[in-house]
Amino acid sequence: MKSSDYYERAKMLMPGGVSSPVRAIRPYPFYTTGAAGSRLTTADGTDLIDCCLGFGPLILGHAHPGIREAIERQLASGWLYGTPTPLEIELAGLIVGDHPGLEMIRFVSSGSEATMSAIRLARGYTGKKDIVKVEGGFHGAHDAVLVKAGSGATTLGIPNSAGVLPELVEHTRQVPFNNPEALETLLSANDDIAAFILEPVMGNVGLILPDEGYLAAVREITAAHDVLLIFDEVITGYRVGIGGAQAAYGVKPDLSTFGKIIGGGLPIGAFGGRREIMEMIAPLGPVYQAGTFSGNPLSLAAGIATIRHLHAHSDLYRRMDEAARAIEEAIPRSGRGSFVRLGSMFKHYFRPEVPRDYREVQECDTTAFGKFWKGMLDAGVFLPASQFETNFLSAVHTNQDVDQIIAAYVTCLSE
Ligand SMILES: Cc1ncc(COP(=O)(O)O)c(C=O)c1O
Ligand SMILES: N[C@H](C=O)CCC(=O)O
Repeated sequence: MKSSDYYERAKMLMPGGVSSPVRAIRPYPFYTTGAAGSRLTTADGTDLIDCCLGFGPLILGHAHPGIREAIERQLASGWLYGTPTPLEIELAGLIVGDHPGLEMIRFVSSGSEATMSAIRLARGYTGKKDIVKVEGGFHGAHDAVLVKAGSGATTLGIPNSAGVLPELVEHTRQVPFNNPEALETLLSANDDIAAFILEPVMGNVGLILPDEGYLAAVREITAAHDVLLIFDEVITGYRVGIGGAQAAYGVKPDLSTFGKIIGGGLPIGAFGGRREIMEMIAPLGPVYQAGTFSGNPLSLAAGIATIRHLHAHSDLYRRMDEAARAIEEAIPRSGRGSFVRLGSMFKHYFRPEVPRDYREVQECDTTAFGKFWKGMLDAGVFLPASQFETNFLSAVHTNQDVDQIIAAYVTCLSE
């Protein structure tokens, strides 16, 4: 069967024929039948260089032999126990050891669950009601954060989801990214704010980097107002380097959330922070949080293998950086577009200048992006299908892949 045939069947069974809206490519998505290294194979017999990488987790590419071996080894010993495991101690030790802002961590099953739990914990710890998020920030698909949310919510024009009670999101305040003054004004006017949650590097409106000093400024402002600072490192954790954005920018949040890379491509999430805050969680404290699949042994085994591999081969970050820089340097500068990059994350915007916040990113020409995206796909390069998602390289993209990506960019941007 071809992708179009699969889609005909899928759309009768699943809304939009997909399991997550960002996959609903028009007129129909391609269906993937296999993957290895930097490449996906589709039901239509095409071979694509993958710059989506499962929306970020696959920093070591598809079906990495070391990760596969770790999963297979764990499979042979069972895959769900409903008890604590030595594996979770090992992964907790690695992640806590790598991140300046962590003393304790709790594993969950997705990034959404991690941010939902971190927000509940912040409210439970501070006894305050409101939270502040950044316009265009995406923290998963739970009620409190589906307000001016990035990612698929912005792509589909539903940043404020139907079905979310207004009385619930009235406790979610918004500020623009890269605007410490707006945060200061908001916190000065409201003493019922539990936490400020942000992606330290925005990865769900394309890619928006923090201005120099912005993250240090939000650290100072939140501390001065007794508001917890939550870094959502679901994308940036182990992507911008070991230690995530908090190590890269030298700013220590009170709580951090993780997902994606820490599970090596299997479902996972985690949240962690200062001991005194984390000890508020059940069974030690009154903030309830639980999950049948939390600390799933397969995800833990894949996560440990991934993080150990990254530790053992720290030159991978330099090599990914060089590969992405080669793309950046080769992109034609047309005046119609702009390009931004951080390590192995990169994005071309159809806007003359790189956006600094959600308002600016919405000025991008999404029609031009759509044509460009299709051209890239036809040239054998799969980018996430939205102006509002970021692109990734993995450690296994080859020089030949990079040359093909560059050639595709040059052709598609000159058309
Ligand atoms: C920054 C950020 N936070 C949270 C999430 C939610 O993670 P998950 O999709 O694993 O629920 C995502 C991605 O979806 C994300 O990019
Ligand atoms: N942008 C999202 C996460 O980073 C994409 C994942 C999804 O919503 O399926």
